[in-house]
Amino acid sequence: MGLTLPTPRPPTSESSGLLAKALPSGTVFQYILALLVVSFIIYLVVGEVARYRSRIPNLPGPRGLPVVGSLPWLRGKVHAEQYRLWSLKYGDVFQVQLGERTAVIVNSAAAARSLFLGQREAMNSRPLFYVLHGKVQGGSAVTSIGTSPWSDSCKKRRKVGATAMNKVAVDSYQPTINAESRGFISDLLAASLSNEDHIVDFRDSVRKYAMNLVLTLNYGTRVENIKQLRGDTIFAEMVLVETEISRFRNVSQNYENYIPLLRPIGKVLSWIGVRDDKYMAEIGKRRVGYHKALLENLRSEVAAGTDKPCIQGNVLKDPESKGLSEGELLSVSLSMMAGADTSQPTVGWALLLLSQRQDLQQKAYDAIVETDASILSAADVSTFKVEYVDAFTKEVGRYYTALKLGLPRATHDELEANWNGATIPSKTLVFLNAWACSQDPVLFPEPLIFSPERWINAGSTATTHLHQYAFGIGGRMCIANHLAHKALYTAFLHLISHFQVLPAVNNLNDPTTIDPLEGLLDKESFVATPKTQFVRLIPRDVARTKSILTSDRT
Ligand code: HEM
Repeated sequence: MGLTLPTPRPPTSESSGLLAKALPSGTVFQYILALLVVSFIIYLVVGEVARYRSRIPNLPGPRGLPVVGSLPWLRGKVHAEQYRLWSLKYGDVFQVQLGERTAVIVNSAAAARSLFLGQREAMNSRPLFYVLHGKVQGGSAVTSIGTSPWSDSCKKRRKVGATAMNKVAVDSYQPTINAESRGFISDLLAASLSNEDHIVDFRDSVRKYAMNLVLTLNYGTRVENIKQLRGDTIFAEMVLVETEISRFRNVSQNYENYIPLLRPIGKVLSWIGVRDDKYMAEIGKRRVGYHKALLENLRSEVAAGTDKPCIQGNVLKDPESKGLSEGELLSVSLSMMAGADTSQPTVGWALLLLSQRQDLQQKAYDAIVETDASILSAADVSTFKVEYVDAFTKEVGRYYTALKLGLPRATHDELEANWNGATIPSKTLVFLNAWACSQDPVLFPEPLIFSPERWINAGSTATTHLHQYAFGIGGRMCIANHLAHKALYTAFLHLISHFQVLPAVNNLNDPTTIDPLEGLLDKESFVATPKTQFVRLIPRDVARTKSILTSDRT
């Protein structure tokens, strides 16, 4: 006789009663739900107490909501502009709660000077962020200078970078700057002549120019042609990785930086495959990967004696001289590439502005001719001093302020800062609102008017303080400000000498294209990239332009 299993019986009212007794207040699901609700309420209460306690006494600012703080009021807006508007209500320096993190925003030129120059040491650090430092870099100590808290190592790395890019050093790079600027003109000419309307998508040419300057200075290498920026090359990898890094560095979005509750949720989403958390770490590793490949390449060139003078080469040849570890050397390289990312939008904005403002373009062209007509056919232009173009370069920097909130700053690990009776504790997140400072009417009367003349005609008192806030201020100001200014100035001189810039057909009647706020590609991105990338470039004299392009690179 075979063994038979008892046939399962449907639950009777008697058995379900037993189950009900075992779970007196509902199903397991209800239990979990109740637990979650209670935990959430506890989280809200604890978080709200912490948020309340983290507010800085005597410093005004909006209170915001539990958990999210003032983030909902910033969503979809240009944060720097929203902060500028809030400063009209709360004062030059106020606090805001970004999720559960308190940030201090500095919104006027006078306040910026008082805090970043007057209390330089206390304001000298940089904050750590969950997404960039934690997820992308996986907690590694190797981070760029601009994202490093203040320390002896940071001081050392900053010194190496700053020395390599001080005024004297930048003067010695003029042959490179001129050659790369000619490369830029060459790319634009090819693009212009490639179609009968002379419409140019300037994005790749601008990117190549910005990248080549930092690649040459740091590694003694360069991108030869636009094709290398796409497809299967190390440079294409660089473009992709740096674009992603810039997205993860964006401290206006990436809400996990501010709302800890999102972190476990993100992990669960990643676990069930809705998003890919590993991607951030992978991008971090790929960034280190391409830098290592470039360094290896340079190492072989140094060994073969075929290297060109550059920052990393100097250290490789004399490792003791700079006292930098391999990680610190990598940090300097990461900083240089991040800098290239910032130069690009400024050139883009200038092209768009010139296209719609023929009056400015004519003034700049006339100024070049009046200064020295030989500039028009000179291969090297950076040493000519055309005051109007120099002022135009500064005004583009002010008017468009590429990093509207600078790079996030923090108070020193052990020092407090003071503002109007309020004590800003150590390790507090601080933003220099470079956009608001550049719009400060005390320093820049009629700030909404684009006026290069303000940099030329300013009275002596104003000139003393006329500062380019686009590069930040104080002990962590951009170390490449001379280089960036010289590179932009040279490119603009070449550009205006060789092309007439006109709007592309689709931008003809769209003034928002050149508006520093309305013309943004992404209002919440921390790098102010223009949404349009097309202009018409009519060569003034093709033969003359070709004649400067045949000069050899130095
Ligand atoms: C138009 C181009 C550029 C603009 C508008 C710009 C702007 C800035 C700003 C606003 C800061 C933060 C300053 C502060 O916190 O006060 C900064 C920092 C920095 N910039 Fe630039 N930058 C540009 C180009 C470059 C380039 C080409 C490089 C590298 C070759 C570079 C390297 C750095 C570094 C290393 C820092 C960090 C300094 C520190 O934290 O101590 N920048 N830049």
